Formats: sequence, structure tokens, C-alpha cells
Amino acid sequence: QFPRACVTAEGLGSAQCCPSPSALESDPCGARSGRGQCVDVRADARAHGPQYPYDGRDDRERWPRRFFTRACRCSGNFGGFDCGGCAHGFTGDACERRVPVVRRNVMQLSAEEKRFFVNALDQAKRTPHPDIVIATRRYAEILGPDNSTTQFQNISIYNLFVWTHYYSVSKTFLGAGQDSFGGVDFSHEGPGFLTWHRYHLLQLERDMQDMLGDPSFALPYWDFAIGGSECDICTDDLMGARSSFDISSISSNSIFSRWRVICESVEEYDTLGTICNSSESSPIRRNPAGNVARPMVQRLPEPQDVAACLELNAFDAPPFYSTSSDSFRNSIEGYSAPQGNYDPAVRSLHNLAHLFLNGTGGQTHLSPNDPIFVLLHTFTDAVFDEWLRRHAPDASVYPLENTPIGHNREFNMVPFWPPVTNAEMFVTAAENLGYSYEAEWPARPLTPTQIVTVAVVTALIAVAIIFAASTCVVRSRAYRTEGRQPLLGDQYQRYDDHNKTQSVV
Ligand SMILES: O=C(O)c1cc2cc(O)c(O)cc2[nH]1
Ligand SMILES: [Cu+2]
Repeated sequence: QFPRACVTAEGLGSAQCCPSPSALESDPCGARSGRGQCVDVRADARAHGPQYPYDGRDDRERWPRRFFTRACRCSGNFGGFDCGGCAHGFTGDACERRVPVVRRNVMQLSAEEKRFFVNALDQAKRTPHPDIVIATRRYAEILGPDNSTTQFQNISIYNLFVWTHYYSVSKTFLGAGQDSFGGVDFSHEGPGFLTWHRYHLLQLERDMQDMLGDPSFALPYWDFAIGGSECDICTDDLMGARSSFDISSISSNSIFSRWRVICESVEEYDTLGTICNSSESSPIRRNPAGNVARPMVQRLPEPQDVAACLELNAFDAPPFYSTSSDSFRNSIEGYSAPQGNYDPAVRSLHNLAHLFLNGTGGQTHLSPNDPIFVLLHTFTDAVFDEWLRRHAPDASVYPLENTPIGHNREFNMVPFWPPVTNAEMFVTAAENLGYSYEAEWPARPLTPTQIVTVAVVTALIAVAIIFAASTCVVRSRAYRTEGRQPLLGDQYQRYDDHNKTQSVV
């Protein structure tokens, strides 16, 4: 994805993408007013893991340098591909004013807020992106036959969100007649899973803010860790109920029954070496809890699964892949159990929520076509943010090298523009990224040490109470025994006193 202003044959030839924020004058990146500067794009050259064995065969290696080597870097609170906009959470001519962007539980929105959100998504599905276009061919074929046209297309704001995900997971084309290579994923099965999806949501949220003219617009989230086999957001006031006529379709009362998916012809792209374009095809398919062949994915994650993964101390662990154990990232992504142990049969948390949907939302090349993707991923990002908050990690906790290609700390996330590294998203949202979550987290489960401590303290207290009570009983018995053998004089004295009191009354 690149700015429309950059994808002319001339622009690609120069390998520079530094547009001017004002259409009236040439002022790359708004440098004259101090908004930003046109700089060389740095791309990570450190070793990646063994999963990807090629070099130079894929446009996404050392992203985005195959296409452009110079881009805008914005100063202060300025932002955007030409520095004509503001960083997230800022507004005003000089981007000097903070605006709160608070992501809330979608189930707690009022009826009017729900309607507004659904309509805003539908507007994003229909509104062409004002600035960004998508490549529909690999770089080798990006110029048209006359060498003056280029293979890019306009796309709607929401479909761009779908396309970026597809592009990041697509296979490497190795040539006509050869199988494409599928052991590559620039946004899943590695530490970049959380940072990539965080930026993906930020881009959609920002595009929708601009579309709505409201810099405080916030995407809500779906707390999918509610257990059971009910999709609580699958109602016609939110993501659409089940159709009464087709178990895998959305009810015609929901606007989402009219949505059509993009990027469906994945076999064609992989055999011909083409790329998904903005053409829409069939409706969204969804059949929550309906995968009869896989009982394991018929129930949503449990609240304690979230509590358990938040307890994991290590952000990620070698080999920084979908096989990692004791990795917070692999647990929330859902390839290992919430407690951290890797088991190839397990699907938990984020992955389980995808597979539970059993349809468009459960296939990586298509999943964002179902708008539930947005809410599923804001929740995943909320858990990531809570982990960052509790564990306060240093930047060095994110691995610098030997992760699967695309996932090293300084790698520019594919295919975002302007370039943004995984490291830039490995920070707490409220303080650094201009948005926050309104969320409550399930109580932390006790550790074995804490359980033993509580048991010992409880036992000691019980012993103390029993000891005190038995001492009292023994003493009062002794007292009463003494009282039954009084001195004779004493006894008459007490009897007298009693009578006196009575006579006064
Ligand atoms: O099989 C999985 O675990 C699985 C499916 C799926 C779909 C998707 O869109 C994701 O982002 C992840 C994912 N994992
Ligand atoms: Cu996902």
C-alpha cells in the first residue's frame, strides 16, 4: 500500500515517496513548516529464522525498499504519509491538542452507539481511501506494457484493512509452474503478531476518524473470553445474527449480510503470481460453534485463560515461532496453552476465537472480511496492553534477530506505509500511542507458592482460634467449679445482696 501520489512510473523510478502536504506548492513532507523530512528508509538486515530459506525472491523482504528507499519522517506530533496530519490522539492545526480515544466493550455501548459504530463500518466499506492505493502485481510486473502506466488500484477504507492482512500472509511466488512457498507469514506465528495487528487497527481507526471528521472516534472491543458456545455479539444490532434460512449466513436484517468479500481467489493469485485486488465476490460466511468436525473449537476461551496468559513473564521465547513455550505472545496468539506449554493440538485465545467463527473469519487470507475481526483484535490488543502495563518490559525484551522473517524488532511491518517498525508498537498505548482501553481484568489465579502460603496462614489462624477458645472453656470451667464450693459466709452474703436489689425494685 502506497500513497497514490507516489505510484507513477516516474515516482517508482525515483524510489522516493515524499509527497507535499499542500497541493499548491512543492514542499516534500512539509519540511518548510517543520512538519517532517524526507529521509532514507532504514530496513532491518539482521538474520531471520530458518523458516524462510530464500533471498531476494519476495517483494516483502527488507520492506519497503524494493519499492521505495526514501520516505517522510514526521516531527513531534505530526503524522501521515506527507506529515500533513497528526499523530494518533492529537488534533489542531499544529497538532497541539490531545484528544481522548477510548476503546470500550462493545456490549456496553448504548443502542445509539452500537448503531453509530455499525454504520461507520459500513461507510468505511463503501468509501474509497482518499490517499492510499494497492499494488495488484508483484514489483517485477508493476509497470504496464508501455512502461508508463503502473498496476495499482483504488480501494475502500475497509477493504484496504482486509487487503493489508492478505498481503502480509500471502505465499512467496517462486515462478510459473512452481508451487508458491507458504512457510512465510509477516503478521502471525512470531513476536510481530501483536505489534503488527496493533498497527493494523490503528490505521483503520485513523482512517475512520478522518472519514467521520471525529479525531476521538474509537474502535470498540469484543471480550471473547466468555466461555460457552454463544456468540454474544452476533445480533442484528451488532455484527449480525444467524440467518434463519442458511446456518452459515448472516441475517438479512443486518447490513453485514450485504457485504461482499475480497481476496477470495487465493489459488489463482498463488499459481499465476498475481495479487488480490479490490474486486468483491461472495457474502461473508459464519457459523459460530458449528464446526462439527472439530469439537475443540466449538467453545470460546474462558476468562481464566486471559488471567493465565497475563501471568507469563516472558514476552516471547526461542524459536519465536508458533512452537514456542512459555511465551506470552504464543499464548495470547493461541498456538500454546494459556499457561504457556506448547501443544500442537491446542488452539486457545485469539486463534480459538477465529476458529470458533467457522467461516470467513477463520481463514487467514480472508478473516478481516468479517467485521468481527476488528472487535476480536481490539480485545487481543487490550490483553497485550495490559501485559505491557503489568510487566513494564524494556525494549530489549522484544527479540532483535533470528525471528521468522518480518518479526525482528527493527523490521518495517509489511505492507504499511509510511514505514513503521515492530519496536514502535512495543509500548503502552495510553502514554505513547494516543489511545486507551476501558477494561476490567479477571482476578489473577494464585500461584502454587501463594496457595501454600494462604493454606499455612489459614491453618495457623485456625489453630490460634481453637487454642484461644479451648483456653477460655477450660478457664470458665475452672471458675464455675470454684464457684460451686464457696465459703459458707460468702454464700449468705450474696443471697442477702440479691434480696436487697429485689426490694429496691
Ligand atoms: O488455525 C488457526 O489457528 C488460525 C486460523 C486463523 C485465522 C486468522 O485470520 C488468524 O488471524 C489466525 C488464525 N489462526
Ligand atoms: Cu487474528
